[in-house]
Amino acid sequence: MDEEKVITCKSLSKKFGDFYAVNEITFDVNKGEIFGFLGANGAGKTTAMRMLCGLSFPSSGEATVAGFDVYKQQEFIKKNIGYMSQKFSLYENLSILENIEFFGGVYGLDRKEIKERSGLLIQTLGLEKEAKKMVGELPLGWKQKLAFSVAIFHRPKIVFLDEPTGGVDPVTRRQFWDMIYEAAATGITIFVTTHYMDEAEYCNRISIMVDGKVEALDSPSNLKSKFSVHSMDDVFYQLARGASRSAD
Ligand SMILES: Nc1ncnc2c1ncn2[C@@H]1O[C@H](COP(=O)(O)OP(=O)(O)OP(=O)(O)O)[C@@H](O)[C@H]1O
Repeated sequence: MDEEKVITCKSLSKKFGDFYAVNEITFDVNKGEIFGFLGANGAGKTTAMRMLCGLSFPSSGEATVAGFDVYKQQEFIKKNIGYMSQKFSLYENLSILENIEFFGGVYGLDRKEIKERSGLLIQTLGLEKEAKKMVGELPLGWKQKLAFSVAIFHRPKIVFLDEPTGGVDPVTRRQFWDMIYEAAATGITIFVTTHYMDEAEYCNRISIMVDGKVEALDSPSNLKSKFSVHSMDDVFYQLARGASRSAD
């Protein structure tokens, strides 16, 4: 039986003037999969992700997210996904509980659902004593965990994570990845960009973008054997060293 595809993407492109930021990318993502979206700075990851999140229109090609069309059904896409960027959207001057309640409301949950789920979430995170603390007082790692929890609070089909673990130590990153695994086990699909190659190893499959194109797509172990190397670092280096784009 075919696996359920929650993202389909065929020859998807985005042009700015004559410049192809994303150049005919094609891939599918399966339900419950942890899909790593890698690429050097400027490769086109954010541009591609914005199209898939229903935040910008493609120039050409086709894509569906959670079964909805990226040209015609952007509003449905937004309702069925969660999104966490590096500058996550938590309010620093609201308490942990207030942030959870606020985002529950934004995502259209009713008061009863919000109350039940926020209590459960605070318990799961072990933040009972801190619930009334301002988010601004939390260490970065905790903010990231909270931002992720908020992004999946409405139980979306897919969550998009744009470099979610920047700036924290390896232990905290590992704990964050435990949360990712738990979410994936409940059937939420994870679409994650990262520059950390240890994190790439945690993904079920990885795509690597170079200069707007997807140059490799497979499981970490298959990629390592295809490139005859022992680490994802080496796979990434072999592909990205020829890139002509760099950070802006
Ligand atoms: N609005 C825009 N107008 C013109 N060019 C753009 C625009 N947005 C992005 N670009 C260009 O498209 C290319 C891809 O950018 P993008 O931000 O998608 O890369 P990225 O892979 O997310 O990089 P990073 O890892 O640095 O975030 C870059 O060369 C960038 O300068």
